[in-house]
Amino acid sequence: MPVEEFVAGWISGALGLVLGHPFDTVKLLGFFKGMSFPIASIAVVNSVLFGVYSNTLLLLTATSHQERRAQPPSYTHIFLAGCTGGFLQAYCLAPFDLIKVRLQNQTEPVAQPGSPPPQYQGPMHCAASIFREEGYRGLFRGAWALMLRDTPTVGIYFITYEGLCRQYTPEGQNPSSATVLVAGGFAGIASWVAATPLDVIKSRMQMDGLRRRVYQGVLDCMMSSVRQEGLGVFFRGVTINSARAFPVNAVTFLSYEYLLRWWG
Ligand SMILES: C[N+](C)(C)CCCC[C@H](N)C(=O)O
Repeated sequence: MPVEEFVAGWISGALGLVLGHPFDTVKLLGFFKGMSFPIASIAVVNSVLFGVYSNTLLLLTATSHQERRAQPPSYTHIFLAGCTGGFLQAYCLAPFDLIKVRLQNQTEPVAQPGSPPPQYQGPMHCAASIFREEGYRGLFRGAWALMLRDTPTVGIYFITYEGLCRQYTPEGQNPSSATVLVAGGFAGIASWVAATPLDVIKSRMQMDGLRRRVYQGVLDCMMSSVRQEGLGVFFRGVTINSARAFPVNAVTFLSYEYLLRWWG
């Protein structure tokens, strides 16, 4: 199994994240100190995303990353490989994402004298507390919503990227840096716009379980959110998600493409 794609995904994910970090922190108006935890987690997750995508495409089309410029795979194959990558990365992402959401939602970033300390002191402490209080399965709270969010939207991610690259690149050639940046940026936006409704639901389910359980499942969470807040609830955060998605994914795809060309 070719491993370059895993390594390229690893590095490019970390680079993209450095750019996205400020946006991520504003997103929930929370506080997420330190970048080592997000860098480590996105590196693992992005490596699974790109590694699985590329290797699924290899299985489906029998062409390696290098051969794909000369023999472009069909959009159906790209979509299926993307969905597979999205599905598996969601599983790896679930515990990291849960920890991120729980930490971002802590309201007391600075301890006031006399006030109780924040519930979670950092990522490791958060993981240990969830494990202790909510069990192993607690670490995967919201994972189902995350898989529903990422399976089709990672398909959309790669279709948009490939589609735009092909549109602006002469046949058989590698796309230029500018094309990769723009196609990567728009791939990020398209997939995040599509992912936002389930992203809202996912985060609510991840916060659930801290106090008494409110939601019965994904559908129940959707229904009660719509009932209380209207359909607009599904677009909450779509602007900030898109603003973050462009630079993050432009840099992710640029570094991914260049690392593979460099090694290839
Ligand atoms: C599928 N979904 C849109 C959720 C994410 C796809 C892009 C992944 C990238 N690491 C990022 O964080 O933007």
